[in-house]
Amino acid sequence: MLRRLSATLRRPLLWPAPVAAHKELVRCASSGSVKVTVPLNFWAGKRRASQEKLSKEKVYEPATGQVLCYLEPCGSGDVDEAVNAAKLAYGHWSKLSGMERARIMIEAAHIIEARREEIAEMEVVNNGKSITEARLDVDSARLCIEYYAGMASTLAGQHVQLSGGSFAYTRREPLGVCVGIGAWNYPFQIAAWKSAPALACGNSMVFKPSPVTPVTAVMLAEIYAKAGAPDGLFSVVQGGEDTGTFLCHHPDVAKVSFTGSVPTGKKIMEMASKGVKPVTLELGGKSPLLIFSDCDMKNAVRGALMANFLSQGQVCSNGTRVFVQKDILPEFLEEVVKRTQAIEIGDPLMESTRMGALVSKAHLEKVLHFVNQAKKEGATVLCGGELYDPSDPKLKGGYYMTPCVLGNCTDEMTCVKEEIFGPVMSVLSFETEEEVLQRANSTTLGLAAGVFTRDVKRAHRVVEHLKAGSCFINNYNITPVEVPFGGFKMSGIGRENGQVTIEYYTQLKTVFVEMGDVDSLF
Ligand SMILES: NC(=O)c1ccc[n+]([C@@H]2O[C@H](COP(=O)([O-])OP(=O)(O)OC[C@H]3O[C@@H](n4cnc5c(N)ncnc54)[C@H](O)[C@@H]3O)[C@@H](O)[C@H]2O)c1
Repeated sequence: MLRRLSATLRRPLLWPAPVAAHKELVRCASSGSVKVTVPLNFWAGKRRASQEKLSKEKVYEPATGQVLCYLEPCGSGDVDEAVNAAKLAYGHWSKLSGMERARIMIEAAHIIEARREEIAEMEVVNNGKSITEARLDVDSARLCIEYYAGMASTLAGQHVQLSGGSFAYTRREPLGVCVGIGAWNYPFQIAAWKSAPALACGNSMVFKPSPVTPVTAVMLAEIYAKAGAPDGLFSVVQGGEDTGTFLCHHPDVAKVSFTGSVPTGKKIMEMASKGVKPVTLELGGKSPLLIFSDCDMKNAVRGALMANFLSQGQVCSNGTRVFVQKDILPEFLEEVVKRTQAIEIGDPLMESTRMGALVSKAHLEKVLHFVNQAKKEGATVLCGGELYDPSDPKLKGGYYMTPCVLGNCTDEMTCVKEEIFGPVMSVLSFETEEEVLQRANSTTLGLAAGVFTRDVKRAHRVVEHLKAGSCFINNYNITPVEVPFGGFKMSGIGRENGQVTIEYYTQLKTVFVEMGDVDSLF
């Protein structure tokens, strides 16, 4: 029997949201039953409507195609207000000790844990991914906040002894008001992955979610506020390109952390360069997965599915170029196709669903176009790649497709060269290690890569040569918050998660201390 998730909502919430917001948001009986009417901007301590009355945009529920809410984009005046509030908050927050900041962040993590189901359901309603995955995303957000809370009190400089008893020391100082700009595939998680290290280091943040998925970032803002963060510490402004542009150009913004496509990433870098602002760029990928004939076939197939079909294939690090050694290709294809055809598609709020809806109608059409193009260029559709028509009448307007495996692919095909960002796996065959490494690296992108082999020496030799920021040996697409994540080449600059991210949200001040007289040349 399928268990409807709405049952979980009837359990008492440990920490209910403020009454007004709570009533509006939490009534998720099933897909198609939610309408969000509360304002989605948040700054200076509360939800706010935009002051500028720019034309509203429809936001859809991917599972049903129904309008979920209307997005009010923020204009420059709204952005000014949010940045000013963040500036004020920064003045207070940056003076707290790491322990004091950590206490508030840990409280936020507790609240996320208590509201896990509610946040996950809203993520599903707005993004279309399965509830099983959405819960893991909420967990990842919470873990990230816990991880950086733990690190907040460890930020320290260095002491350097100089001659004559003089010395120097370094201080790791926050940057100021940081901007976060997010993509639509992991709306809540991206907001947490950016805000957690930023806040731990003493910064404040103004976050702009994707206009396609505006609903859950503002829940995070409420949670930080409820946990005791000063008003303005984490704000949310809604909108698209224009709002993002106002943020990037704002003179009081010290840094921009961006997650999204390569073309937008280039624009962000260009805008930030006008103010010589540092950027973190988490961009797209077209990652290779190398499967050698000495692999554990069962795990290699599982890995290939994880590398392609999470979040309806809308994952930046997906290993969509699956290179399989020639002698095991038939066996691999048989198994991978069988398991792909068994993926349960449907209402993303159902426990049994493993693949929900793609994020928008336009995106679904784009992905299907890639499949058609692949056929024209000579690839063979081994399964899927078609519109999926759910039997449930309320899902008829949703954006579903069957997960696709493409065989007979070659390196020159569009499906092998371009990021599709949908549930489409391109399978290629190879003969030698040297050959596959050369082909795997033959791309301007370098976000992730994976290798399946039982030969431990080969595994390490291969990852040494792969030009990618995150490499997986005998697994794929796991992102523990303790380890850095980010890309080589055009897949990005900087890292998220792990200790190193502290360096991307702080600046180093060096202090020289003279213990003797000034040795003047004049
Ligand atoms: N590397 C990573 O960690 C990672 C994670 C998730 C998604 N992605 C990438 O994101 C892409 C999909 O997301 P998307 O379609 O939302 O990307 P996108 O580049 O279209 O948009 C990303 C964000 O940038 C904003 N934006 C657009 N133009 C802007 C401008 N001129 N100035 C400021 N902001 C602007 C959008 O409103 C949105 O919030 C894929 O390429 C995917 O690989 C990367």
